[in-house]
Amino acid sequence: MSLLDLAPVVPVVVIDEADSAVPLARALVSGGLPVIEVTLRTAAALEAVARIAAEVPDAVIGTGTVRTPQDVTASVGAGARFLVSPGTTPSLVAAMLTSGVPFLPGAATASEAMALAERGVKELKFFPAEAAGGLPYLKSLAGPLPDVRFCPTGGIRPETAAAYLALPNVGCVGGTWLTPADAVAAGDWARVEKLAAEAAALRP
Ligand SMILES: O=C(O)C(=O)C[C@H](O)[C@H](O)COP(=O)(O)O
Repeated sequence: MSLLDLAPVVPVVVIDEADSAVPLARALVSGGLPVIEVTLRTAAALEAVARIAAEVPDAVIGTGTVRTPQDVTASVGAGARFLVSPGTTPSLVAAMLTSGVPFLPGAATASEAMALAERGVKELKFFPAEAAGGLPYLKSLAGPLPDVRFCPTGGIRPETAAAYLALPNVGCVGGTWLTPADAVAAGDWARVEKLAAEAAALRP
């Protein structure tokens, strides 16, 4: 099964404290969202991925903000089972293709999507979704690029997620709203689980 079809929403999480990683992942999985993207934006990110990989077997843990071949190697070494990038460079996609794990390279235009499709990569992150044109933009791509599917991410909210999920070229959506910074800082895992459960219900 494709990465895009495992869950309707992929939580994009920023982890400052590695000690938060396991309870946070457990809350998301309990809420019904097993696919979790930890962004490589913090010093604790790789340690967080390693702990989740070791201690939360029901989570499908991956990394986001993957920008270089080094990020690919470090992610897989830490236990990432998928990779997500905000955009695509030739060296990055080459590293992703040899990584051995599924990946969603970022694309925001028809040309970027076509360049990736030419290399056989047809499941992409559409980033930054809202700023790049949102729903009408993705709808416009579905006609000429019917074989390319997206995980739109960037500016998606609980109120707008369902409309994205209804598009034929959208498999899932990504977003940070499942793990509000104040809830994570306070260790309010019940709130995270509730937000995850609401998001999981978007696709019965
Ligand atoms: O970190 C990454 O890998 C990114 O490319 C950016 C994130 O996908 C967006 O920052 C999502 O954030 P929201 O718009 O708050 O949902």
